[in-house]
Amino acid sequence: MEVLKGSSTTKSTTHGPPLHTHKFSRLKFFNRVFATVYTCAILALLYRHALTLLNATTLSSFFITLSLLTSDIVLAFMWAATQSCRLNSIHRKEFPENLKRVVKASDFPALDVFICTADPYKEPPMGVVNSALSVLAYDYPTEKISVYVSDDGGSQLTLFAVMEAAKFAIFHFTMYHSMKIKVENVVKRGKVGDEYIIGEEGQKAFNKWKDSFTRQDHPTVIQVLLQNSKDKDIIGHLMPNLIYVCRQKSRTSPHHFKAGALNVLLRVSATMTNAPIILTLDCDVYSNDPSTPLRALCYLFSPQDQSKFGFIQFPQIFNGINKNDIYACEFKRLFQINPVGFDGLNGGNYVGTGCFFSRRAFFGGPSKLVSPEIPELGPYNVVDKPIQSQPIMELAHKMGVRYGSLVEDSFTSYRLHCEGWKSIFCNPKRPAFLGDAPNTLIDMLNQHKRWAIGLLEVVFSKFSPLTFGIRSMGLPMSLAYAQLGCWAIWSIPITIYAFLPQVALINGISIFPNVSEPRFLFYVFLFLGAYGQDFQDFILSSGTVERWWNDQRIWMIKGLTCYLFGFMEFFLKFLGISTHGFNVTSKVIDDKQHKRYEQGMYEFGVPSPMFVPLVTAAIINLLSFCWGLVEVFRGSKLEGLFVQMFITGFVVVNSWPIYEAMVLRSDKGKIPIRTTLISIFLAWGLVAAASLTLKELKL
Ligand SMILES: O=c1ccn([C@@H]2O[C@H](COP(=O)(O)OP(=O)(O)O[C@H]3O[C@H](CO)[C@@H](O)[C@H](O)[C@H]3O)[C@@H](O)[C@H]2O)c(=O)[nH]1
Ligand SMILES: [Mn+2]
Repeated sequence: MEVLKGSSTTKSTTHGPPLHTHKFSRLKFFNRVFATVYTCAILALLYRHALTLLNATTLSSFFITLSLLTSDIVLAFMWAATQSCRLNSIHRKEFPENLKRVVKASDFPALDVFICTADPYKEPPMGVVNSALSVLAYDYPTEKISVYVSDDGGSQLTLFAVMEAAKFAIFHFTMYHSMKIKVENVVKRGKVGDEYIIGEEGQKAFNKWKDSFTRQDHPTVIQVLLQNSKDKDIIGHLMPNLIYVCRQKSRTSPHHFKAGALNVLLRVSATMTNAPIILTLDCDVYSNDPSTPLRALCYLFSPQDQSKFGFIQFPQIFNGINKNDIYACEFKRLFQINPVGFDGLNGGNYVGTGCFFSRRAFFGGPSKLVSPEIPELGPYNVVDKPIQSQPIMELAHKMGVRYGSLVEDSFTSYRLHCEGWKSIFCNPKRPAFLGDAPNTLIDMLNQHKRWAIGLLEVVFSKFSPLTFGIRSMGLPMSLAYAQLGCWAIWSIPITIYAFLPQVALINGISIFPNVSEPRFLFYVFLFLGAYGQDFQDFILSSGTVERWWNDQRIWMIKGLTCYLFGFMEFFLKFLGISTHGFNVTSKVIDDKQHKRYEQGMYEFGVPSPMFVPLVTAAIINLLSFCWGLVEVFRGSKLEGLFVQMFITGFVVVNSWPIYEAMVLRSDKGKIPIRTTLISIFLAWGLVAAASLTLKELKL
């Protein structure tokens, strides 16, 4: 193996040209120096808080300092954990064009593609068709590709759509339009009419949807729609395999949502094709570059690397986001910035879709193969005669995609890294996949609430990154997972900073240092340092200033909504008081809503309790900012209240879309009047309560 020294390293195979290179970020050194200085500032601040706490003379001042200390400890922890993603950022490049010079195409490994869908109404079957067709068109030996569609919605509409996709694949583009109309008509009717069912095989499959067949209770349906040993397209080329799988479900046994679906596909595919490489895709994602499998093979198939890498993750990149990405759905930090940091440690993290796995990774660590109960399900079994027996489908095993968290992707990724697998974050210029992001505020908040809960489930499990993780992978990598896992705790400082300085300001109580004190500079440095570095990361990852601004706004909004509610719901479940499931994000959007989204307007049309703290905070901030301005005009000296005025002003500027939706708009996306009234009442209650308790501290 040839390793070129210097800032960039090129790996070549023993005899052939290089398949990939990498370069460490030039900011690595700067980031480390900055982290050291910033850490000193944080420690000094926390020390001051601790001193003030010890010297507190009244209960109110004790409570205020304790709140600030708690907030700043959480912020400091999250900041420190994020640093692990800045320690060793790495950028990679692949040379797929060299692959064919190293291995013959006929020697490429087989590829099993898993596509998950769960609801034909929230996830239109044409989306599933488009995902499947996009991978059937991969620039890869067709007879080596097998596409498995998992239908957790147990819907004949999805089976029909995938059947039509199979026909289309044979006859090609002349049929696309007529197929689309047919599928959409059938979905509208909610049933596959007899006139659409062709042949005995088709009839047999659809006959399974009897009256007793419900979404939560039904037998397994497996339908091979294209078979590479039999089917050819009209020009005579071999076709890939296309298989529809709807796993058995019953109300009495848990089905583990998407993780369960993927494990069933792991087993079914093991008995039918058992390809050594697996690509997992969601039905809201399609391939945007037919050469992507070759890129993944540059790592998975290079003779030097192949036993090391468990998976190759491509970033989630989205279609149809509005110009300034008002809901920050691009989620650059999660999908583009932090993975570069993970990759420089043990490897990019798995994010649920657009990821090529070595099948072996689902069967124990790199040096410890854990065999399944039935040898035919093992990663190296060569399938000569496909088997389809029920016991095999039902067999659960300890391997595969991990159960126990609503974010099966992060949890599995984390466990694989703990087992010793390395991985790659592969981010080519032309996006390998494009997907759908939520287009309304409430969809985004519900999605992030599910993530926040699922991530807490990992942090509070016996596999917590802060205990088990540190022992298995060392500190930097486990901190990287800890910051991901602990998103929800951001709700603590964000909620405190959204209300405490404001009610104190209204009461004329100063809780931060005076502008003339040297301590004031600490605050300036800490704020500008954190925000500046975030801005830098965002812009360097091809972001725009407007998108960054919306991104930081959404971070604050999430702190008062989905993180706060996720945090509470998680603890209710922890105490056994409630349960939560995987709420599939809707991929359908109403025309008027879509128009408003395109115009960059926030959507509050569907009422939600999550909006209440958000609107309450917007009202209190406006009140206290106005109070501050009035005091300035009356000639009061506000030196001691400057920091509070700044925070309040900053929140007011960020809350503009909320004020607009509360009073200036009349469309259906405005804030429901009930939400506004409840929030006004709560804001009034909070201010009144604060005035009573803070009386003793008044200037
Ligand atoms: O019981 C279920 C629930 C969901 N899904 C599928 O899971 C995928 C993701 O669901 P979606 O509603 O699109 O959720 P997102 O929040 O957009 O998904 C992100 O977060 C999930 C974890 O919460 C990951 O699984 C996804 O890959 C990741 O893109 C979709 O293909 C669904 O069809 C199932 O197969 N079975
Ligand atoms: Mn999705």
